[in-house]
Amino acid sequence: MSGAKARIDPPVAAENVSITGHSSAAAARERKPGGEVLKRLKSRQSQVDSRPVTEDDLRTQVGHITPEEVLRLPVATRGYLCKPEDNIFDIDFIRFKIRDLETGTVLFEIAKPPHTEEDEENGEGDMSAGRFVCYQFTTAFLRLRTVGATVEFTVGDRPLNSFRMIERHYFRDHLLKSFDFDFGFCIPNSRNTCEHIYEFPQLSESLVHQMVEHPYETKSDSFYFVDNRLVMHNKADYSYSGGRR
Ligand SMILES: CCCCCCCCCCCCCC(=O)O
Repeated sequence: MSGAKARIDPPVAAENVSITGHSSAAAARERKPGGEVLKRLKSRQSQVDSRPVTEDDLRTQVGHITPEEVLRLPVATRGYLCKPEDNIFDIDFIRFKIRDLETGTVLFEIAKPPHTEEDEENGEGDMSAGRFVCYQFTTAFLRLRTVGATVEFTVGDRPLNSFRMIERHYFRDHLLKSFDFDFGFCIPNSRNTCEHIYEFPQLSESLVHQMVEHPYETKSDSFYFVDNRLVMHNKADYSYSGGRR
């Protein structure tokens, strides 16, 4: 999630919750006591065209950027591939939680503070705010096998068809893993929750050592698509040195 990162609020009731994933398996859904649905998503195997593209190629091309194109980016982007105002669907991430799925331990949790008129007056209603996040994890995080990232988001007046996130994690010029999650359809003015299941890649000891020794050189690009059109792009940097630096 992007946005204000410093606050953890008590949980609120969700309305639609989903766990999706891909693979051939259908998305798992849990109906909660209040009638809410949690969709749990596994990453699907993306069809990849092996020809690399640069972010400059994509930025200067005519027409919108597609999932197939970002899957060809060999390195993390330096800039953003769309503008905040391209989020014409008013998708707003309001809560984010990461947990170890083997133990259930919550590793990180954040909620966006409610939007106030005062924020607007102070210019804090700026749509470009919060597209970048810096995570500080311990080295033990890299030994995890499966992590669940629960995201809660609201949608504006228009329906979302084929809402999809492609998230690519890199260390320096090396692609660690690309995740591809399909939220599917979201109704207008809904609040939705889904849990993305991240199956960690096998990392060699030497690579783990380098990632720990070089904080913030591990990066991710999160690309969000509606109907195969890029509408949001968020970025994150990661330290795995456990606050040592
Ligand atoms: C080490 C390679 C695989 C890493 C998987 C890390 C899973 C972390 C989930 C959190 C991603 C959040 C991205 C964001 O805030 O935009």
